Amino acid sequence: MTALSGKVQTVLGLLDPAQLGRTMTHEHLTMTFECCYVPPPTGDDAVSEAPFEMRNMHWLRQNPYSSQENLLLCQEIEAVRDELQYYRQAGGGTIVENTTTGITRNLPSLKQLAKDTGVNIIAGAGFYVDVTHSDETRKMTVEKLTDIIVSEILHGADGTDIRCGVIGEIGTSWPITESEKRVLRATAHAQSQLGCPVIIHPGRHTTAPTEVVRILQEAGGDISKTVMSHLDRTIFDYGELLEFAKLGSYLEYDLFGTEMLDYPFDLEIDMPSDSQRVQALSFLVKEGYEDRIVIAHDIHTKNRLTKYGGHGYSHILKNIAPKMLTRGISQGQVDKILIHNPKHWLTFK
Ligand SMILES: CCC(=O)NCCS(=O)(=O)O
Repeated sequence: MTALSGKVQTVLGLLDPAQLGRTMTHEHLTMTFECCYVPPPTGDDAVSEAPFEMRNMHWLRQNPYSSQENLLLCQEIEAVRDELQYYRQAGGGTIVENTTTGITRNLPSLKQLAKDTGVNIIAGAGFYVDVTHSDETRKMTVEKLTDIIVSEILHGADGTDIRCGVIGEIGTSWPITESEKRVLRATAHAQSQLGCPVIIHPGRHTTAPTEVVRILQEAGGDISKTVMSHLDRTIFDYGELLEFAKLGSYLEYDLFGTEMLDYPFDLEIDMPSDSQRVQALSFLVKEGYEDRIVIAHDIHTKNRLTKYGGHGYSHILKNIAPKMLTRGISQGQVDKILIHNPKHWLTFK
């Protein structure tokens, strides 16, 4: 038991879990993603550097990581504020903001957005993938990393007194690097001290989520309070999905709104459509996992904002939840996925 037990921690302070409402468990409101720039396809240099115009928007949807400007979501605070107001009107209550060290977390901006819009915002502690680890981070022991993560939750992060309410997204690559393994062990140690929620970004390989769970478990982590993100681009075979689900983590489909032909981080992967994501949710519900599913959009580039013709943070509430009802998922099950499961995950033990 700690002073946080039974509560959720937002950037504005502690909250009764019953006040969360509909929750997107994996979004970014301000961040940079330059670490993951991908050179444009041959012949597309000009469009990749062109200003944002309506005629370039389809190209950006297909090549979101090949425009340097598109990777600077941090420049869109005003647009994000408008989006959050719309999210509230659409019935949204809470957003878990997964930006960790390495992709430019901005806690004062998150606090201001929460004050301005009334949306509960929960910030993430810890470190993103290895390519963003500083030399200093790479040299840290598990004990030092644990102290940092615990402090970000108990005292505040980035030199502020603004406290994180979840560990993650903790970044892992494939194969998982030594530095990432130390961060995972520190995550498990911090979680066992604090009883807090954890969220993981797995590498792009079907066995990556299982390997992360193994490392967390060995270090004393609580898998039942851990979300495995990005399953929509990681595990495609339903048999493998069920094997992973048996390990007991929350199962997150969080790329709703992302539809692209060539997934540049792994051209072997066919990014599913939103309809295929809903089919996967329907399958998991039928298999009895309605208490373990959470969903989100993971907005991390500018083109996905409504300002630029994108789907915005309300796409799930406006379009996906109604679609779920037409595919064998009941209103009660939708409410579990959007309200009850996030609430249980986010509440400190
Ligand atoms: C920082 C946002 C993030 O990591 N999103 C995941 C993108 S992908 O690995 O699923 O392509």
